[in-house]
Amino acid sequence: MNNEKADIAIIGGSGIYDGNMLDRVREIDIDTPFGKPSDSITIGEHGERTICFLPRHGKGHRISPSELNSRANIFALKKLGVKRIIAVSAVGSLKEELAPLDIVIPDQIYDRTRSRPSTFFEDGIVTHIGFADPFCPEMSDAITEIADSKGYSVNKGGTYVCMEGPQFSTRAESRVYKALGFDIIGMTAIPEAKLAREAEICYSMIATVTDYDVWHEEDVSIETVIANAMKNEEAVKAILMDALDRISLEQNCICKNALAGAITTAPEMISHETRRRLEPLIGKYLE
Ligand SMILES: CSC[C@H]1O[C@H](OP(=O)(O)O)[C@H](O)[C@@H]1O
Ligand SMILES: Nc1ncnc2[nH]cnc12
Repeated sequence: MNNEKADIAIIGGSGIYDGNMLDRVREIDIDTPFGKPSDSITIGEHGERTICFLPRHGKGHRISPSELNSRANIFALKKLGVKRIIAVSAVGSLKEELAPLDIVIPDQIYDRTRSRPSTFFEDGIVTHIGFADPFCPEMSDAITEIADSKGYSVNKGGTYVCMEGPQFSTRAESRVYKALGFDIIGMTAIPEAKLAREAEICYSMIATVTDYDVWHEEDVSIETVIANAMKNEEAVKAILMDALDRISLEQNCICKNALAGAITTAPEMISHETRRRLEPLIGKYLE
């Protein structure tokens, strides 16, 4: 058991596996009712704030998108008291004008995943949260402004289509996603964003374009994706450094009370065991 707490979490995606931008770092292992997170969590300081870092696929990129235990990842961050998550993701582009090395701060998600556990609430408790705007609007605006002021090529808003993977899309799929008007494609925003909302944690994404998806003729190569994700690491870290300083720790957004009125199960039907298991999520609603 540890008593560590953190204000903001960074979830690192492909090509971003360590929290070396933080000071006085320590590593902690956290257990959750949903199992273990992708890796140990790095906690460190950034000015006055305590920040934690979790590599989504584990150090050494060991966990495939379909195998990610996102429930454990998000629950562990909730246990640490995290209010805000900045997720970093490598994405393919579905638009000519979104070129490799551009940055997108998406505002919508289209879910094409197939079978990923995507709620904390089951086995005797049901909730239905609103998810119309899956990213925290307040935090996404702040991050966009920071990226823009630093002179990076950043796109405000955009729809991230989340495919199952791990194979990349066929050309037919890619052309359909493009025709439907989606902007970028990746494999990990779902269920991460859904679970963060259920946990009432603000969730925004810095998506770095690593390639044109296959509608553009050339095949997607993993070498290019990783090489471009690493080329963008400096830009991502520069944006993160400012964001970690400037993002308000006060949640004034839809995320803060996402569960209010969403717990559908009659309170007297929710077992003590469920209340105990999910206490960090529902404790404040079931006193
Ligand atoms: C390494 S290529 C495909 C892989 O990259 C993206 O991961 P992440 O979102 O964690 O940066 C994409 O979603 C796939 O999981
Ligand atoms: N083209 C692509 N499709 C799915 N996920 C990706 N991550 C990076 N590039 C991608």
